Amino acid sequence: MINQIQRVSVIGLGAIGAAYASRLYDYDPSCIRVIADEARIQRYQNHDVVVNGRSYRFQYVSPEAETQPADLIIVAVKYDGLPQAIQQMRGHVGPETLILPLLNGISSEDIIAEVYGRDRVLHAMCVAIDAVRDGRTVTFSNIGRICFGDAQSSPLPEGAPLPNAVERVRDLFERAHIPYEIPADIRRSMWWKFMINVGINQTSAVLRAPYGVFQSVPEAHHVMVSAMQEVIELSQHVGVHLNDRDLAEFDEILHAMSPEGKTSMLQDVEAGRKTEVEYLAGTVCELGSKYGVATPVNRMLYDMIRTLEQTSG
Ligand SMILES: NC(=O)C1=CN([C@@H]2O[C@H](COP(=O)(O)OP(=O)(O)OC[C@H]3O[C@@H](n4cnc5c(N)ncnc54)[C@H](OP(=O)(O)O)[C@@H]3O)[C@@H](O)[C@H]2O)C=CC1
Ligand SMILES: CC(C)(CO)C(=O)C(=O)O
Repeated sequence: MINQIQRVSVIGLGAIGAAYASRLYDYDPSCIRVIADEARIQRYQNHDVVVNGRSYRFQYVSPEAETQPADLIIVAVKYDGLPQAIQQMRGHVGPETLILPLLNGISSEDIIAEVYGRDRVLHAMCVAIDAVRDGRTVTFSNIGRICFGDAQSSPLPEGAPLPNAVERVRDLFERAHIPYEIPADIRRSMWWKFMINVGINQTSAVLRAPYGVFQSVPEAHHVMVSAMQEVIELSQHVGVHLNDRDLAEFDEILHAMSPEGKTSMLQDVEAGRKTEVEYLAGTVCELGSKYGVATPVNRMLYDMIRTLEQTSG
């Protein structure tokens, strides 16, 4: 018998956080709390969070409030909010608490593990969700799935039982009807998603291009693939070994996406928000220096997106 997850805290009620928080609330309103400072609570209470047309009144808990630890904390902030979120979730972390970060990139798990310890942090990412946020209104037509696993026991040998922490989260997602996938090799899956975000998020932000442009303009597709190839090369140095089949797998997904759909980074640039470029091109360039791999495409994307951050809005 597993120790069932009963209390979930979510920090970061944006496109991703609100989408999954709404599923948890629909399952059981009493199982979910949202961690937010007083200023955010005021804002959220003045303007209901609306997910796919339905208003949600979550239970908000300020970081200073005395509270019982959560069984699971879902972290759905962006990187610029992560250091503060890590401090503000402290009161929800008890001896048995698991932490599931949903941020893009391959860095958030390590950043959180440095503070709260590696054993409680699962690796996770969202795939195929098309959530868009406009203020406190979040809309999606596809909730996608959360891929997650325990990187410490990855790759999982065929037929091996799931690690207890993974099994507990799986059980929660089953009960709450949150689509999920538990890949045998979560580390490889994280790198695969990293490759995608490095390619399409960054080039879409620079070109201001929705998915349709990458489906129909060969030159745009070529720029995207050039950025991804630098990740493929780096992956050989960390034992992950991405290859051209991984590119082809993404192409199939790309062609099934709505031509008008936009990556989260394009949405950030259009809204004049800080992007996550340091954790995409920035990480690629850092790893390139470390392993002696040339990363000119990502260097260029880095400089262009940093320029956009300082000039658009
Ligand atoms: N959007 C998408 O389609 C996808 C996004 N992702 C990834 O998911 C992650 C989240 O992205 P997304 O949901 O789009 O981002 P959003 O900007 O929509 O949401 C982030 C939310 O975090 C909140 N926040 C920041 N700091 C704190 C804090 N200290 N306490 C409480 N709340 C805080 C912000 O609150 P406030 O609004 O009040 O400032 C904001 O609502 C990113 O890493 C992104 O790359 C992955 C796949 C798809
Ligand atoms: C894969 C993609 C492009 C869409 O879910 C994404 O992760 C993002 O927009 O950040």
